[in-house]
Amino acid sequence: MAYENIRLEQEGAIATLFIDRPKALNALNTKTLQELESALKSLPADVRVLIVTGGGEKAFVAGADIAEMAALTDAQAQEFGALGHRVMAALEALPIPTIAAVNGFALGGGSELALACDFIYASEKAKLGLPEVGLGVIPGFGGTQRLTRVVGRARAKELIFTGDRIDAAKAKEIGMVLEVLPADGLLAHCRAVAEKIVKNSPLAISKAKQVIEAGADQDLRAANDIERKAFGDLFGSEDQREGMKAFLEKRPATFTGK
Ligand SMILES: C/C=C/C(=O)SCCNC(=O)CCNC(=O)[C@H](O)C(C)(C)COP(=O)(O)OP(=O)(O)OC[C@H]1O[C@@H](n2cnc3c(N)ncnc32)[C@H](O)[C@@H]1OP(=O)(O)O
Repeated sequence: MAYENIRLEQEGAIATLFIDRPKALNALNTKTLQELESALKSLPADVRVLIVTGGGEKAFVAGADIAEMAALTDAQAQEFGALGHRVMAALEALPIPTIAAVNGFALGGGSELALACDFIYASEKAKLGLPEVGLGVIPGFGGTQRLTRVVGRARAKELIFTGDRIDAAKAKEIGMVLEVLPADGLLAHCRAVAEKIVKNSPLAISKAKQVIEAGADQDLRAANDIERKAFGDLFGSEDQREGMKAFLEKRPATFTGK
């Protein structure tokens, strides 16, 4: 399907989703969010890792579209926020790993989009932050919650209350970003990680993601119960039989995801 503000490129089992509206530094307006929602719902079934990045040289995503938001009534803002939340939740709920490749400004909704991915790699040029309070609002696409779960309450409050823009090294120091890469090596690094992932069992990866997410909001005992059941459930799958047989036969496994 052809989109105006996003672009999906697929190479084998790895797809890269570009937010591609460089004239507005990839800001998320309603149209872009709707296109994202549609693309996430209709990802080709053979995609096994999704990389999310920004088109153009300067930005990952410079936030929700301020020009559009400026005129919203409170009812319209509720709808806009709900659309943003649906997109972030759809991204988070994908059964495949998602990697944010933060190639430039990731502010407000841009940081929120990155935080909805499984993990974030950033280029040396990246600037991250949640500057919404400087616009008289708060993060509205899940940032108050997802950032807090990643960096802890005090750091999240510091970033959100000050609206500070932090560089990639600082974002790594506080645990928001996993690695900082030279700008021209960012996508190659993400693809190399994705290549490693696609060698493993898609079924097991999807289950691991589901268990990590489901357990995150539970106490340890309940979370471990979720893991125990999921571990057992994988036995008897083609991937489990193939993975263990291949090990015993000293050959690489060929997984089908079944
Ligand atoms: C629920 C979520 C809420 C939110 O996300 S609230 C928004 C949070 N984000 C921000 O507050 C960041 C806003 N943008 C900026 O502060 C600056 O941009 C940058 C620091 C990222 C870059 O500055 P520079 O290099 O000087 O570029 P430039 O001329 O400001 O931007 C180029 C064009 O991009 C448009 N643009 C940038 N960010 C947004 C945005 N978030 N919403 C709408 N448009 C945006 C500008 O206006 C301009 O456009 P033109 O060339 O027509 O003047």
